[in-house]
Amino acid sequence: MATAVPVERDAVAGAFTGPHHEVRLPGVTLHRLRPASAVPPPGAAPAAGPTLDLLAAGVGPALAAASVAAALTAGALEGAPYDLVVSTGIGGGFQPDAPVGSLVLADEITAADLGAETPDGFLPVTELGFGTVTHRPPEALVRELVAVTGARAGTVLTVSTMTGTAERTAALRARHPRALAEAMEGFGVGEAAAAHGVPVLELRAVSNAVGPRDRAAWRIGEALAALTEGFGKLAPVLESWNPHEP
Ligand SMILES: O=C(O)c1cccc(C(=O)CC[C@H]2O[C@@H](n3cnc4c(=O)[nH]cnc43)[C@H](O)[C@@H]2O)c1
Repeated sequence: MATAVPVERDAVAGAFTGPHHEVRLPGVTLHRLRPASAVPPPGAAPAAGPTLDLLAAGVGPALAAASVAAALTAGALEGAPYDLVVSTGIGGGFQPDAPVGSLVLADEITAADLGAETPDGFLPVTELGFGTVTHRPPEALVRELVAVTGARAGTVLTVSTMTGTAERTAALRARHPRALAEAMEGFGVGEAAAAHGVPVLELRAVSNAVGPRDRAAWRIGEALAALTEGFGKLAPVLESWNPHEP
């Protein structure tokens, strides 16, 4: 699970009661957790079970992609490839659909500013003949997680520049009518996951409205608490998830 900054990583870690330790790798440090279901009772032999790694991967799509790719490569080389990557943290919510304090789970992770501006408007890189601008998390898993967390499902945009004006907000909404939230890492994390053939999720806790920048109005504590609570509900589903499901 990859957040941008350590305080977000610690909010996710707050949902897990088992022991954890640091794993230092070239370019990245993981916080490795054993979920509660895998922690043996005192005196019992260690149980086999899933391992969850948390990572403060950095702000922005490029650093997040580089950090997650380092972790994925290390796992693959150790013969312990990951089954799933989760991009998570706080994010901006498009109003009124994603209020502050709510959770948004991406059914599409879309790079909103990867392309070219033209006098006739924005062209995504796909229309220039390159790459992709969207990653799609596993549908059945998204449905199940929405049911247990109460998160709203929709598009989460990845931007390199945080939206800070009403004009930019309106332009994003016009181009992405299904967008519920924006953040700065999801698409980069999705690119790293796709390069390794690993599915990706993005879960955001809304700390602020997308719109004219008003940093004083951000409710970071509320969003981090929502993240901890959301992961408490999501963890058992992820632990029992079969990666071969659609
Ligand atoms: O100042 C703090 O205490 C603090 C604590 C936790 C996180 C932060 C961040 O600034 C995290 C940056 C991270 O948040 C995402 N984010 C949040 N709101 C938006 C938005 O409106 N548009 C785009 N991204 C947003 C983003 O993923 C950043 O990486 C500060």
